[in-house]
Amino acid sequence: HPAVAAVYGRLADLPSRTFDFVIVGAGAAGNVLANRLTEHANFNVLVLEAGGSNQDEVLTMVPFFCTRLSNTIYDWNYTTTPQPGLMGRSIAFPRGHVLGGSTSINGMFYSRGSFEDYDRYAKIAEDAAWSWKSIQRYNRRNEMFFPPADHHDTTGQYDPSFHSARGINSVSLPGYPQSINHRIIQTTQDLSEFSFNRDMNSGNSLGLGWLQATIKGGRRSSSATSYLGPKFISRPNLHVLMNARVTRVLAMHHDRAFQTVEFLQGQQEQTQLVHAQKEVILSAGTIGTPHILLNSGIGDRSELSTLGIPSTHHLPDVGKNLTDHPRLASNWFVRGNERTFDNINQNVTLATELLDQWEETQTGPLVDTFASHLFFARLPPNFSRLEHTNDPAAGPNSPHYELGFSNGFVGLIPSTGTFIGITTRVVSPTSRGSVKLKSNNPLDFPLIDPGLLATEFDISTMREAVKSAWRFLRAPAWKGYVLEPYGALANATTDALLDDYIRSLTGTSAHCVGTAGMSARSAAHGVVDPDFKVKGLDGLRIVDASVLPFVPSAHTQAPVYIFAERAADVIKAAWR
Ligand SMILES: Cc1cc2nc3c(=O)[nH]c(=O)nc-3n(C[C@H](O)[C@H](O)[C@H](O)COP(=O)(O)OP(=O)(O)OC[C@H]3O[C@@H](n4cnc5c(N)ncnc54)[C@H](O)[C@@H]3O)c2cc1C
Repeated sequence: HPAVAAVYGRLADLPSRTFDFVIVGAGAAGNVLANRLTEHANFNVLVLEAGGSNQDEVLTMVPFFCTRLSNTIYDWNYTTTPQPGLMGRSIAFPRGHVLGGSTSINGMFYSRGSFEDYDRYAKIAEDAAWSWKSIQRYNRRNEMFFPPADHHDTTGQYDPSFHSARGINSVSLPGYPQSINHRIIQTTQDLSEFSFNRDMNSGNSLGLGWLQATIKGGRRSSSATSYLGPKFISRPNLHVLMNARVTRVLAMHHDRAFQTVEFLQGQQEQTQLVHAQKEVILSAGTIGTPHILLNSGIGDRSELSTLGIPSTHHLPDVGKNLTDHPRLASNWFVRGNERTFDNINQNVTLATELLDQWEETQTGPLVDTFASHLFFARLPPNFSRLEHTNDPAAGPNSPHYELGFSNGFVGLIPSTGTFIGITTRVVSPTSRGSVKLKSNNPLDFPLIDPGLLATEFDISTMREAVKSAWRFLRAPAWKGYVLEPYGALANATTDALLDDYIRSLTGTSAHCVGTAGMSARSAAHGVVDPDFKVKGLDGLRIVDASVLPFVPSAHTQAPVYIFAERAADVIKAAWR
């Protein structure tokens, strides 16, 4: 950030050690707060971010390359504990480690979820401010709907009445015409199962519709490019320190007020302290936030004592209830002469040429993420697992699973062949996991157990989702186009074999939430109250995906952005 003085790479440049607010983590939520709190000229704000700059990092900018960001310097590179539901495999668990956090490395899918997801939060909170109706104004503050990169006519591809042109974070429809688009739309007309939904972000998400993504003119819109964009980063009251890894929050003045933050910066071995005169806000995400809390002695007293960590505040639910969407990519061979996007991933020369085109004109196939349409569905009412389980969806209008359609191979692509990829996700899982400490060394990674496919409901739902993908491809529109399944899917001819296939290949959607769950003010359980305050403490709030007590039936960035916008209002009101 050569032109912007407010983003520091070195501790020595930090102008002070005391601020009104100290925000930990420059991800989806942290950057919303950094932006909104510094609208108030009297509030001095410091953001501490463990990762480095997103500036000029081309991989983070080019939408099509989003699948190449995991397992790089932009990723924390976590691995899960062995997952019994995944045949004992430990899997990669990506989390953004860069300005913008996971919004700088995510797939950019923009989906809000169902109105019932939000109304369930309001019910749990006993606070109508969390309801679908109440959050609409925060939706509008977040979203800036933008024309697609190719400026095509988008009539019928979305409903403008549900979108805003005055937010900060850009959202658009796909900007490059995929050769399978007409077949997908034809299928919505041929099979009632896949009926068309003009706008899945209306609150009624069921059906098949066009993907909306956080892309502006063919370029990723992250919380760093938007909320910390040039218009905002020059504010004299906003300071961002990179390469600053927070280890603990401390209560220095009285034992309920955790307003001091301990961190390590750059290569320094000595921990440093900064103080918040008003509040510390943890926005380190679903893994980072409970990790910091537990290291600070805020968690289950007996679990902490076994690691030799003195308890500072007994809050047993910290790190519990980790919830994620299991994700499986299945691929099918298609006719060899089709114009899929596989050749971009198979041919470095072509990818380089397209990158040149993208850099010069911001057009071509690199302007989009790897899917063009999504389908959200419910299990059939007579589905046997539903008869044995309380329906985990937020309501009768909320989906159990999702299919995403890609004009090419999803995953580690073979060197030849052309494909269609369908990604299946369980979006109302019943499995729960946890984040725990491995040791009392705050620099050790935590033990991450997302509990993927741990329940019969979740594996049965994933099985149903894969069967639905098969039904989709058997529609007349695909006749003669789809040839045969790729890899182990070809042998998954019985339910038992299909389960083996699923368990051997499923991974994470990276949609984890729930490890610092919100509950009603009067509830004895939970970690934060409906105003994001840590229960029983002063001067400490949590604003990030960890506070969502249930995972929304959506990709999680839009809900996090929306709730962070609301949190900014709550915090401003508290210090008016
Ligand atoms: C690979 C991937 C793909 C995804 N795809 C999509 C998608 O297509 N659509 C969608 O809606 N959602 C997607 N998501 C999820 C979405 O990005 C997250 O839900 C959202 O970003 C969560 O916001 P957050 O503020 O809770 O955390 P984050 O955005 O992850 O931000 C947390 C920040 O805190 C920092 N931090 C953590 N610990 C510390 C510490 N100790 N000290 C200092 N800083 C710290 C991190 O480095 C990070 O910058 C994806 C996520 C990933 C990882």
